[in-house]
Amino acid sequence: MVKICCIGAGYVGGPTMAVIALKCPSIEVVVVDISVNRINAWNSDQLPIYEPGLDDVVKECRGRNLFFSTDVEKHVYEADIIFVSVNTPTKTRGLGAGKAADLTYWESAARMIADVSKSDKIVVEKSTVPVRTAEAIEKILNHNSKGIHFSILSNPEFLAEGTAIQDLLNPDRVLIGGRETPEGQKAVQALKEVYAHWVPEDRIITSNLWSAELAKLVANAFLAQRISSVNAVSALCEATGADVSQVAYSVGKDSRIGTKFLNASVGFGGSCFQKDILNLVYICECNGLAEVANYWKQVIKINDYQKNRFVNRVVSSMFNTVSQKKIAVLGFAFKKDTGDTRETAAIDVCKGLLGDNATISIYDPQVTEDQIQRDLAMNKFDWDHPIHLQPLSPASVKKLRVTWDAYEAAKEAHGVCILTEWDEFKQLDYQRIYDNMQKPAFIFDGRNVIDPKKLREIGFIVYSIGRPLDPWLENLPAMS
Ligand SMILES: NC(=O)C1=CN([C@@H]2O[C@H](COP(=O)(O)OP(=O)(O)OC[C@H]3O[C@@H](n4cnc5c(N)ncnc54)[C@H](O)[C@@H]3O)[C@@H](O)[C@H]2O)C=CC1
Ligand SMILES: O=C(O)[C@H]1O[C@H](OP(=O)(O)OP(=O)(O)OC[C@H]2O[C@@H](n3ccc(=O)[nH]c3=O)[C@H](O)[C@@H]2O)[C@H](O)[C@@H](O)[C@@H]1O
Repeated sequence: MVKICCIGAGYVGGPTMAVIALKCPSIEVVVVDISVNRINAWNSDQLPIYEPGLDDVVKECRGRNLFFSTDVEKHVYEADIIFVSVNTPTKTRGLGAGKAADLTYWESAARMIADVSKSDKIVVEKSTVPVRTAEAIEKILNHNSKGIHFSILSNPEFLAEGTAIQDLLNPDRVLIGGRETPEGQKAVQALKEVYAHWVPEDRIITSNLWSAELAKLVANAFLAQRISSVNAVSALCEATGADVSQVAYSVGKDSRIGTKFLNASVGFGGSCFQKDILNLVYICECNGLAEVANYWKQVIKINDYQKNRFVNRVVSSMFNTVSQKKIAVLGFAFKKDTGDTRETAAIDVCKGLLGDNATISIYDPQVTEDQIQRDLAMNKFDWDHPIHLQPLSPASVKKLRVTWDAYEAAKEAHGVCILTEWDEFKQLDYQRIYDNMQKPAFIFDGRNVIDPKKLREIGFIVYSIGRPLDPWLENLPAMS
């Protein structure tokens, strides 16, 4: 029986391995992690991440050919194929701080693999890493190998949160990069055979190692660039009376452009877009490509601009101050159908409002109060480390309440901000919300989920990203 071990039981390691176990009953899959709490949760009824469909897959395979364990060394020792899916955060200090990827966790995993291995192994980069990381990993493994042969493959993951199980069951493509040597190609073939259990052959792409590593960074940069492009256009729409939804629809109908990823928003979030673009920028700079680096940097700049612009819209329309005012925040996760808050635009928006002395009341169907408190108290980039290495007891933010109901959050509020596109926000009784708010009642839709016309009829002053402005807002500056 082929044995797979995955180091890192996170948003990628957990779901990807669960799907491999589901589709390959003849393979034993063990997911290991240094976080005892995470492994305990994977072995319980309350999985550590919320992902539609994941519970069913785990229930079917756990204890059959899918296992979760903290005994990292034992399972690495026994495995034929080792996936490494550990954190690759942005460096916060030293060379490349604020841009380069921090490969501490990757390096320590590689050294441990070399230490405990007694047989030849295939080591697969699942984490997103800088191009040519495989070269460094090869050096660490082979200089400590005691005569064992390690084949390194790059097999980046393209799943999106909230649709992870669907993406894994029916991927647009699986990418496998390997050395162009007989051993390298043998390893590529072995991994291809795993995916071939359910992925059609024409969707399994193979390439050289560096192309696979770089393709992952570039795919995320392209996706984020589309969002920044449409968000840049949203500012122009507000200035000219055009409607960004109509512009994006018309533009996206061109089959060369396509309709996806053209929703204007308060800004993209998630653990990877910013991190991976910063990483790409750093790699360009290291290769002397300043113009190319600046080009990609602009995608992040527009994203920051969009978040600032939103906060400024809120403050300027409410008589230029939100001090002592109650603002309800609906949605804190970085997108719907996930409880993940990493790099969510809500963090920057809430910090901006708190900075202007607002009192905020937050409702999100999947995010806990503890998580929100941690997020608002944590420094940039600190979140992307194993949970037990993050700051443990951040000071709680005093002007913040978390509720378990949107109506409760909005009660007696001066304004409501919609920051995540949860479906339930489309169904709310906005008349009831309006009746219980202070007047004038404002609503700021950072996701374009509500119908501005209907809400204006109720009596709200409405701001909807990239859409024609309410007369109230027309002459107020979005940027100071
Ligand atoms: N979250 C996402 O949707 C996607 C993430 N990725 C990439 O996948 C990688 C992992 O991301 P996530 O799963 O989101 O991170 P995560 O933080 O959810 O999981 C990483 C896990 O690795 C564990 N870990 C760290 N060092 C370890 C070690 N030496 N031994 C054992 N366990 C260790 C941590 O405790 C943590 O549970 C990153 O490189 C990310 O860029 C790629 C595609 C999608
Ligand atoms: O490397 C990764 O981590 C993953 O990053 C993204 O996946 P994810 O961040 O989970 O979610 P997306 O659906 O891409 O959304 C990212 C952010 O962009 C925002 N977004 C997305 C689409 C859009 O049109 N407008 C928009 O503002 C979302 O609300 C969210 O905040 C990519 O879509 C995945 O292919 C990739 O594997």
